[in-house]
Amino acid sequence: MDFPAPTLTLPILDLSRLEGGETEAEAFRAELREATHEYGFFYLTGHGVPAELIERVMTTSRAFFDLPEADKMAIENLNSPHFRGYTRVGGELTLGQVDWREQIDIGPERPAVPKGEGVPDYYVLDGPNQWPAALPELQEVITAWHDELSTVALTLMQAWAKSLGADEHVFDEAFATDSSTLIKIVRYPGKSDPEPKQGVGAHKDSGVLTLLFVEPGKGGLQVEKDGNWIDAPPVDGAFVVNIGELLEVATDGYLKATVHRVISPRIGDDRISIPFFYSPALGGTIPLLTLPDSLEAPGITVDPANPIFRTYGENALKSRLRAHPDVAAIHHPELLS
Ligand SMILES: O=C(O)CCC(=O)C(=O)O
Ligand SMILES: [Fe+2]
Repeated sequence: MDFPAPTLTLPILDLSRLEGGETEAEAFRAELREATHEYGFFYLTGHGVPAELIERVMTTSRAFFDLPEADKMAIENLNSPHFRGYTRVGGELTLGQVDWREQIDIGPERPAVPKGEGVPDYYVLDGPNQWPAALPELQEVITAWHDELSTVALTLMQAWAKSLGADEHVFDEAFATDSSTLIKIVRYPGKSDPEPKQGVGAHKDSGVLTLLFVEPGKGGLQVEKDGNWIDAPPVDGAFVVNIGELLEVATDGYLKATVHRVISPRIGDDRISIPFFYSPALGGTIPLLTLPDSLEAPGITVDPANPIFRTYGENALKSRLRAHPDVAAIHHPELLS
């Protein structure tokens, strides 16, 4: 047959092909480029993140959500000028609508930056995390997760660079000394039956790329494709990878930051997921690539309701203020104009 059947599921890519000799590596890079041009999303296997670590992260995440309410509320995000810590169910907005999920937000462990003249607003995002006193292993396991996933993310960036005709290391500097990572541990409680409920509303991710690990067996993630939703249930041992707005910027729209959302599980079920968002330093930008003539870049998405800022801190602050206006109202009313 000349024409393949329409793909109703996201492509599955095997990162270990990069180590399989030049032909395999080249084939991987071509698939990577095509998958993220067409869908902006794919499953990643062969990533080398140990199964035991994945298991520990999942078990510890579940233990976090099982803590008494008081232990979680002790590290509520409303305490944090840096948008870190625990957000109770219903404490977050997407598209102005309440998301039905609870979560902890964990970023790089840094001292807070005093506000002042000449200090960009986005430095409010720097600061210490709030770790749960009742679950000390969370910090240890998340630190290991951070290090493993940062390596995978940089490997992907190098593969993208090469696949787009640029030097393999063109992106390295943006991440080498001072990358910004954000790890969310999210739980979607069962909500409605049979009417679906917004777990997280339709959005694009604001950074460069996202590595998402979803609890096995738990569907609900949907990815927009040509005006339809594709279901993206977890694939055994694989990460879901997607492009953020800054990689769309870097490629002038050749790689797409794709809209996605999560539908809540039914009553009686729940779903844990752990997105890892990878980006340059707050004040950093990502290099703009010059694509080969064979690849036509359509330009970045222009949406007055969602301007894309090239400096990561500005783009990140945009999405934090949108999702957590209650945190901003307490700590940064001047930013809520
Ligand atoms: O939980 C998921 O599967 C996706 C979450 C997500 O898209 C996000 O937090 O940006
Ligand atoms: Fe997302």
